[in-house]
Amino acid sequence: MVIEDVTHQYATKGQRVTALEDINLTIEPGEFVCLAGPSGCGKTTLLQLIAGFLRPSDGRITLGGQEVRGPSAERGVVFQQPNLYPWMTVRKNVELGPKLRRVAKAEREAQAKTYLDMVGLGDFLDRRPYELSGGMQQRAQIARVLTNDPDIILMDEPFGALDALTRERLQAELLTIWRNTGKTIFFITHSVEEAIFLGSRVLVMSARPGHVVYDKPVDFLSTMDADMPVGQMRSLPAFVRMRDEVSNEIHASGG
Ligand SMILES: Nc1ncnc2c1ncn2[C@@H]1O[C@H](COP(=O)(O)OP(=O)(O)OP(=O)(O)O)[C@@H](O)[C@H]1O
Repeated sequence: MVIEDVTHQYATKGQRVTALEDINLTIEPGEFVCLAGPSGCGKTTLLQLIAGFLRPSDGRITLGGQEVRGPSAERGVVFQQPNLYPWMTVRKNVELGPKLRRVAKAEREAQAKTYLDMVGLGDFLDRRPYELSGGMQQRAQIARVLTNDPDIILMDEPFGALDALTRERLQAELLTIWRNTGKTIFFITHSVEEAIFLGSRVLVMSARPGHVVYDKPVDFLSTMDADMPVGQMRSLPAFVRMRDEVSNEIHASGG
Protein backbone atom coordinates (compact mmCIF):
# COMPACT_ATOMS: atom_id res chain seq x y z
CA MET A 1 0.00 0.00 0.00
CA VAL A 2 1.34 3.43 -0.91
CA ILE A 3 0.30 6.68 0.76
CA GLU A 4 1.55 9.63 -1.28
CA ASP A 5 1.60 13.24 -0.09
CA VAL A 6 -1.65 12.77 1.78
CA THR A 7 -3.13 15.80 3.53
CA HIS A 8 -6.53 15.81 5.16
CA GLN A 9 -8.57 18.77 6.32
CA TYR A 10 -11.91 18.76 8.09
CA ALA A 11 -14.30 21.66 7.54
CA THR A 12 -16.18 22.66 10.69
CA LYS A 13 -18.22 25.81 11.27
CA GLY A 14 -16.52 27.60 8.43
CA GLN A 15 -13.06 26.70 9.75
CA ARG A 16 -10.61 24.23 8.29
CA VAL A 17 -8.78 21.85 10.60
CA THR A 18 -5.70 20.24 9.06
CA ALA A 19 -5.64 16.80 10.68
CA LEU A 20 -2.88 15.30 8.52
CA GLU A 21 -0.18 16.91 6.43
CA ASP A 22 2.03 15.41 3.75
CA ILE A 23 1.95 11.81 4.84
CA ASN A 24 4.19 9.55 2.75
CA LEU A 25 4.28 5.89 3.65
CA THR A 26 4.74 2.56 1.93
CA ILE A 27 3.46 -0.54 3.68
CA GLU A 28 4.72 -3.83 2.25
CA PRO A 29 2.55 -6.96 2.12
CA GLY A 30 2.85 -8.97 5.33
CA GLU A 31 4.02 -6.08 7.51
CA PHE A 32 2.45 -5.53 10.93
CA VAL A 33 2.57 -1.76 11.28
CA CYS A 34 1.71 -0.21 14.65
CA LEU A 35 0.93 3.49 14.78
CA ALA A 36 1.17 5.44 18.04
CA GLY A 37 1.04 9.17 18.73
CA PRO A 38 -0.51 11.80 20.96
CA SER A 39 -4.28 12.07 21.20
CA GLY A 40 -5.74 13.99 18.27
CA CYS A 41 -2.68 13.65 16.01
CA GLY A 42 -4.73 12.09 13.22
CA LYS A 43 -4.30 8.32 13.66
CA THR A 44 -7.97 7.50 13.18
CA THR A 45 -8.17 9.95 10.29
CA LEU A 46 -5.32 8.11 8.54
CA LEU A 47 -7.00 4.74 9.16
CA GLN A 48 -10.30 6.06 7.81
CA LEU A 49 -8.58 7.36 4.69
CA ILE A 50 -6.98 3.94 4.10
CA ALA A 51 -10.35 2.28 4.77
CA GLY A 52 -11.95 4.58 2.20
CA PHE A 53 -14.45 6.07 4.69
CA LEU A 54 -12.87 9.46 3.99
CA ARG A 55 -11.23 10.85 0.81
CA PRO A 56 -7.96 12.77 1.23
CA SER A 57 -8.07 16.52 0.62
CA ASP A 58 -4.81 16.09 -1.24
CA GLY A 59 -2.55 13.21 -2.32
CA ARG A 60 -3.55 9.62 -2.93
CA ILE A 61 -3.60 6.14 -1.46
CA THR A 62 -3.16 3.04 -3.59
CA LEU A 63 -3.40 -0.63 -2.74
CA GLY A 64 -2.05 -3.10 -5.27
CA GLY A 65 -1.77 -0.22 -7.75
CA GLN A 66 -5.48 0.66 -7.43
CA GLU A 67 -6.47 4.00 -5.94
CA VAL A 68 -8.61 3.78 -2.81
CA ARG A 69 -11.92 5.47 -3.63
CA GLY A 70 -14.25 4.01 -1.03
CA PRO A 71 -14.69 1.17 1.44
CA SER A 72 -14.00 -2.36 0.22
CA ALA A 73 -13.77 -5.85 1.72
CA GLU A 74 -10.10 -5.95 0.68
CA ARG A 75 -9.50 -3.45 3.52
CA GLY A 76 -11.13 -4.99 6.60
CA VAL A 77 -11.67 -2.77 9.65
CA VAL A 78 -11.74 -3.81 13.31
CA PHE A 79 -13.04 -1.02 15.55
CA GLN A 80 -12.48 -0.46 19.27
CA GLN A 81 -16.16 -1.18 19.93
CA PRO A 82 -17.32 -4.43 18.36
CA ASN A 83 -20.02 -3.72 15.79
CA LEU A 84 -21.60 -7.14 15.34
CA TYR A 85 -25.28 -7.29 14.42
CA PRO A 86 -27.05 -8.13 17.70
CA TRP A 87 -29.93 -10.01 16.07
CA MET A 88 -27.64 -12.45 14.24
CA THR A 89 -25.75 -15.39 15.68
CA VAL A 90 -21.97 -15.20 15.75
CA ARG A 91 -21.82 -17.58 12.80
CA LYS A 92 -24.28 -15.47 10.73
CA ASN A 93 -22.34 -12.30 11.53
CA VAL A 94 -19.16 -13.90 10.24
CA GLU A 95 -20.85 -15.37 7.17
CA LEU A 96 -22.37 -12.07 6.14
CA GLY A 97 -19.45 -10.84 4.03
CA PRO A 98 -19.21 -14.01 1.90
CA LYS A 99 -23.03 -14.08 1.68
CA LEU A 100 -23.10 -10.56 0.24
CA ARG A 101 -20.43 -11.68 -2.24
CA ARG A 102 -22.76 -14.59 -3.17
CA VAL A 103 -20.41 -17.31 -1.96
CA ALA A 104 -22.29 -20.65 -1.90
CA LYS A 105 -23.88 -21.56 1.45
CA ALA A 106 -21.76 -24.65 2.20
CA GLU A 107 -18.55 -22.80 1.34
CA ARG A 108 -19.33 -19.74 3.45
CA GLU A 109 -20.38 -21.92 6.39
CA ALA A 110 -17.06 -23.73 6.18
CA GLN A 111 -15.15 -20.42 5.97
CA ALA A 112 -16.97 -19.01 9.00
CA LYS A 113 -16.24 -22.18 10.98
CA THR A 114 -12.55 -22.10 10.02
CA TYR A 115 -12.06 -18.52 11.16
CA LEU A 116 -14.21 -18.84 14.28
CA ASP A 117 -12.14 -21.90 15.24
CA MET A 118 -8.99 -19.87 14.55
CA VAL A 119 -10.04 -17.18 17.05
CA GLY A 120 -11.16 -19.76 19.63
CA LEU A 121 -14.93 -19.32 19.19
CA GLY A 122 -15.64 -22.73 17.66
CA ASP A 123 -18.00 -23.56 20.54
CA PHE A 124 -19.95 -20.31 20.32
CA LEU A 125 -21.18 -20.35 16.72
CA ASP A 126 -24.87 -20.13 17.54
CA ARG A 127 -24.66 -17.58 20.35
CA ARG A 128 -25.76 -13.97 19.90
CA PRO A 129 -23.20 -11.19 20.40
CA TYR A 130 -24.73 -10.07 23.74
CA GLU A 131 -24.03 -13.54 25.13
CA LEU A 132 -20.29 -13.02 24.56
CA SER A 133 -17.73 -11.11 26.64
CA GLY A 134 -16.06 -8.01 25.16
CA GLY A 135 -12.94 -10.04 24.30
CA MET A 136 -15.02 -12.72 22.58
CA GLN A 137 -16.87 -10.07 20.57
CA GLN A 138 -13.51 -8.69 19.43
CA ARG A 139 -12.46 -12.21 18.41
CA ALA A 140 -15.69 -12.51 16.41
CA GLN A 141 -14.99 -9.15 14.73
CA ILE A 142 -11.53 -10.40 13.74
CA ALA A 143 -13.02 -13.64 12.37
CA ARG A 144 -15.56 -11.63 10.38
CA VAL A 145 -12.82 -9.53 8.80
CA LEU A 146 -10.64 -12.59 8.04
CA THR A 147 -13.56 -14.33 6.30
CA ASN A 148 -13.48 -11.57 3.68
CA ASP A 149 -9.84 -12.48 2.95
CA PRO A 150 -8.71 -8.83 3.01
CA ASP A 151 -5.36 -7.62 1.65
CA ILE A 152 -4.96 -5.46 4.74
CA ILE A 153 -6.58 -5.45 8.17
CA LEU A 154 -7.05 -2.03 9.75
CA MET A 155 -7.39 -2.06 13.53
CA ASP A 156 -8.28 1.07 15.50
CA GLU A 157 -7.39 0.50 19.18
CA PRO A 158 -9.09 -2.90 19.03
CA PHE A 159 -8.03 -3.95 22.52
CA GLY A 160 -8.30 -0.52 24.17
CA ALA A 161 -11.54 -1.29 26.01
CA LEU A 162 -10.49 -4.71 27.34
CA ASP A 163 -9.14 -5.63 30.78
CA ALA A 164 -5.38 -6.23 31.01
CA LEU A 165 -5.49 -10.01 31.04
CA THR A 166 -7.90 -10.31 28.11
CA ARG A 167 -5.85 -7.75 26.23
CA GLU A 168 -2.65 -9.79 26.64
CA ARG A 169 -4.43 -12.95 25.50
CA LEU A 170 -5.82 -11.25 22.41
CA GLN A 171 -2.42 -9.74 21.60
CA ALA A 172 -0.85 -13.21 21.65
CA GLU A 173 -3.70 -14.62 19.54
CA LEU A 174 -3.44 -11.82 17.01
CA LEU A 175 0.29 -12.46 16.65
CA THR A 176 -0.40 -16.13 15.99
CA ILE A 177 -3.06 -15.23 13.40
CA TRP A 178 -0.65 -12.82 11.72
CA ARG A 179 2.11 -15.42 11.59
CA ASN A 180 -0.28 -18.08 10.25
CA THR A 181 -2.07 -15.95 7.65
CA GLY A 182 0.70 -13.54 6.60
CA LYS A 183 -1.89 -10.71 6.42
CA THR A 184 -0.82 -7.08 6.34
CA ILE A 185 -1.98 -5.32 9.51
CA PHE A 186 -2.22 -1.60 10.28
CA PHE A 187 -2.84 -1.22 14.00
CA ILE A 188 -3.46 1.94 16.04
CA THR A 189 -2.64 1.91 19.73
CA HIS A 190 -2.05 4.26 22.65
CA SER A 191 0.19 1.68 24.28
CA VAL A 192 3.87 1.87 23.39
CA GLU A 193 4.44 -1.64 24.77
CA GLU A 194 1.61 -3.03 22.68
CA ALA A 195 3.07 -1.38 19.56
CA ILE A 196 6.49 -2.95 20.09
CA PHE A 197 5.18 -6.32 21.20
CA LEU A 198 2.88 -6.68 18.18
CA GLY A 199 4.45 -4.66 15.40
CA SER A 200 7.10 -5.62 12.89
CA ARG A 201 7.38 -1.84 12.42
CA VAL A 202 6.45 1.06 14.71
CA LEU A 203 5.39 4.51 13.55
CA VAL A 204 4.82 7.64 15.61
CA MET A 205 2.88 10.65 14.36
CA SER A 206 3.27 14.17 15.74
CA ALA A 207 0.44 16.34 17.05
CA ARG A 208 -1.74 18.28 14.61
CA PRO A 209 -1.19 18.56 11.78
CA GLY A 210 -0.08 14.96 12.02
CA HIS A 211 2.95 13.73 10.16
CA VAL A 212 5.22 10.73 10.64
CA VAL A 213 8.16 11.53 12.94
CA TYR A 214 9.36 8.00 13.76
CA ASP A 215 9.44 4.88 11.62
CA LYS A 216 11.51 1.86 12.68
CA PRO A 217 11.39 -1.90 12.28
CA VAL A 218 11.11 -4.05 15.38
CA ASP A 219 13.87 -6.45 14.39
CA PHE A 220 15.05 -7.87 17.69
CA LEU A 221 11.91 -9.98 18.17
CA SER A 222 12.39 -12.05 15.01
CA THR A 223 15.50 -13.68 16.48
CA MET A 224 13.68 -14.73 19.65
CA ASP A 225 11.35 -17.43 20.79
CA ALA A 226 7.94 -16.62 19.28
CA ASP A 227 6.19 -17.83 22.43
CA MET A 228 8.13 -15.71 24.91
CA PRO A 229 5.62 -14.29 27.42
CA VAL A 230 5.04 -10.55 27.25
CA GLY A 231 6.23 -10.23 30.86
CA GLN A 232 9.67 -11.60 30.00
CA MET A 233 9.91 -9.57 26.84
CA ARG A 234 9.32 -6.33 28.73
CA SER A 235 12.62 -6.70 30.55
CA LEU A 236 14.78 -7.31 27.46
CA PRO A 237 17.31 -4.47 27.01
CA ALA A 238 16.38 -4.07 23.31
CA PHE A 239 12.68 -3.82 24.25
CA VAL A 240 13.34 -1.26 27.01
CA ARG A 241 15.53 0.80 24.64
CA MET A 242 12.86 0.94 21.95
CA ARG A 243 10.08 1.64 24.47
CA ASP A 244 12.02 4.65 25.81
CA GLU A 245 12.80 5.86 22.30
CA VAL A 246 9.15 5.67 21.17
CA SER A 247 7.84 7.21 24.43
CA ASN A 248 10.29 10.10 24.14
CA GLU A 249 9.24 10.63 20.54
CA ILE A 250 5.54 10.75 21.52
CA HIS A 251 6.22 13.20 24.33
CA ALA A 252 8.38 15.38 22.09
CA SER A 253 5.57 15.47 19.53
CA GLY A 254 2.90 16.67 21.91
CA GLY A 255 1.75 13.59 23.85
N1 LIG B 1 -15.27 14.85 11.85
C1 LIG B 1 -14.38 15.74 12.25
N2 LIG B 1 -14.60 17.07 12.09
C2 LIG B 1 -13.71 17.98 12.48
N3 LIG B 1 -12.53 17.70 13.06
C3 LIG B 1 -12.26 16.41 13.25
C4 LIG B 1 -13.16 15.37 12.87
N4 LIG B 1 -12.61 14.17 13.19
C5 LIG B 1 -11.41 14.46 13.76
N5 LIG B 1 -11.19 15.80 13.78
C6 LIG B 1 -10.00 16.48 14.30
O1 LIG B 1 -8.87 15.99 13.58
C7 LIG B 1 -7.78 15.75 14.45
C8 LIG B 1 -7.35 14.30 14.33
O2 LIG B 1 -8.36 13.45 14.88
P1 LIG B 1 -8.19 11.88 14.95
O3 LIG B 1 -9.43 11.33 15.57
O4 LIG B 1 -7.78 11.36 13.64
O5 LIG B 1 -6.97 11.75 15.98
P2 LIG B 1 -6.42 10.49 16.78
O6 LIG B 1 -4.93 10.57 16.73
O7 LIG B 1 -7.04 9.24 16.27
O8 LIG B 1 -6.94 10.78 18.25
P3 LIG B 1 -7.15 9.81 19.51
O9 LIG B 1 -5.80 9.19 19.79
O10 LIG B 1 -7.58 10.72 20.62
O11 LIG B 1 -8.19 8.81 19.12
C9 LIG B 1 -8.26 16.12 15.86
O12 LIG B 1 -7.81 17.42 16.13
C10 LIG B 1 -9.76 16.10 15.76
O13 LIG B 1 -10.34 17.05 16.62
